[in-house]
Amino acid sequence: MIRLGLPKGRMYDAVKTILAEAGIDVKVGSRDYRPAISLEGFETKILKPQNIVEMLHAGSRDLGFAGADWVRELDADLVELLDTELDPVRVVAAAPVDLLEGDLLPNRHLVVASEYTTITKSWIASKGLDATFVRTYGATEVFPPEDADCIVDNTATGSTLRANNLQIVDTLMLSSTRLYANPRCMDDPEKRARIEDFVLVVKSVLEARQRVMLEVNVGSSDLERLVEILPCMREPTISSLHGSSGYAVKSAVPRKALATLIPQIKAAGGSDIVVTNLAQIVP
Ligand SMILES: Nc1ncnc2c1ncn2[C@@H]1O[C@H](COP(=O)(O)OP(=O)(O)OP(=O)(O)O)[C@@H](O)[C@H]1O
Ligand SMILES: O=P(O)(O)OC[C@H]1O[C@H](OP(=O)(O)OP(=O)(O)O)[C@H](O)[C@@H]1O
Repeated sequence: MIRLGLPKGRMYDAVKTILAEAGIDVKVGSRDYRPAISLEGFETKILKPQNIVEMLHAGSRDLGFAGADWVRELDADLVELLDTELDPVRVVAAAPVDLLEGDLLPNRHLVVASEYTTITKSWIASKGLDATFVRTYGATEVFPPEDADCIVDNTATGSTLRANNLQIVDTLMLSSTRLYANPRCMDDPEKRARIEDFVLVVKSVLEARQRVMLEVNVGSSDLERLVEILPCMREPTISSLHGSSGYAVKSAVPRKALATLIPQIKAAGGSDIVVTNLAQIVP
């Protein structure tokens, strides 16, 4: 049995959607933290991501989704299997604009508040700051200026920092939702094989989100010119149109390239362009 940890809180919906797109159904009642998962040999529990990290480290869970920030914070010895790149945040140090001398913290004793004890203490040491650490339990941005001089917290859009008149003075790390395993279960060949299969299907969904299927018709004389500009996974598929009137060219192209690619395809003689979403890609 693979013991999978699903993250309770803000990461949950995105993880559940990835699993659903991979054909893995997670059925959960409103206060039920032990959902049924439609994957043979897997059992799941919904836990705060911070606890998933601890349980993977302790070995009572095999596999789980969590933020990279808490893996660093809890100094957990885990195997990172994949980065979903979802919920991207920066862990930053920030201080009230009025406190700063230029863009720098003043050279005096500082009180630094954060939920991240290890990360913050190691930042204080690496910068050689004369500082006292205060542990927070959320709402960290409200501490300055009365209850702290500086904070270390995560930021996504930056709106909480702005609303509290805080300016970033340093970036300590980047974090996102990632899939981790406890290293011991990767030494068990049976568990490892199941986990690798799980990673393969989750990756196939993430890969498919990055690409779209592009189909385009082109006359014989423009075929080579078109193929030259068309990105693809290996080579584009080329089929003859009925009556030898040209070719249909098909390729899985990066979604990001579409906006520049479509005008280029038109300029290269392509027409009847059809773009469709993909569900899964397994290389
Ligand atoms: N604004 C945000 N956008 C995206 N991810 C975030 C954001 N804030 C925190 N995270 C990430 O979410 C993870 C923590 O998830 P959790 O659900 O516990 O969030 P939380 O908002 O801190 O929870 P709570 O509301 O219980 O305090 C961390 O890895 C963190 O980096
Ligand atoms: O850069 P932003 O988009 O504003 O997001 C960052 C904020 O979001 C999270 O707070 P949350 O709402 O979870 O409250 P908390 O601080 O009490 O955990 C995080 O701790 C930051 O405060």
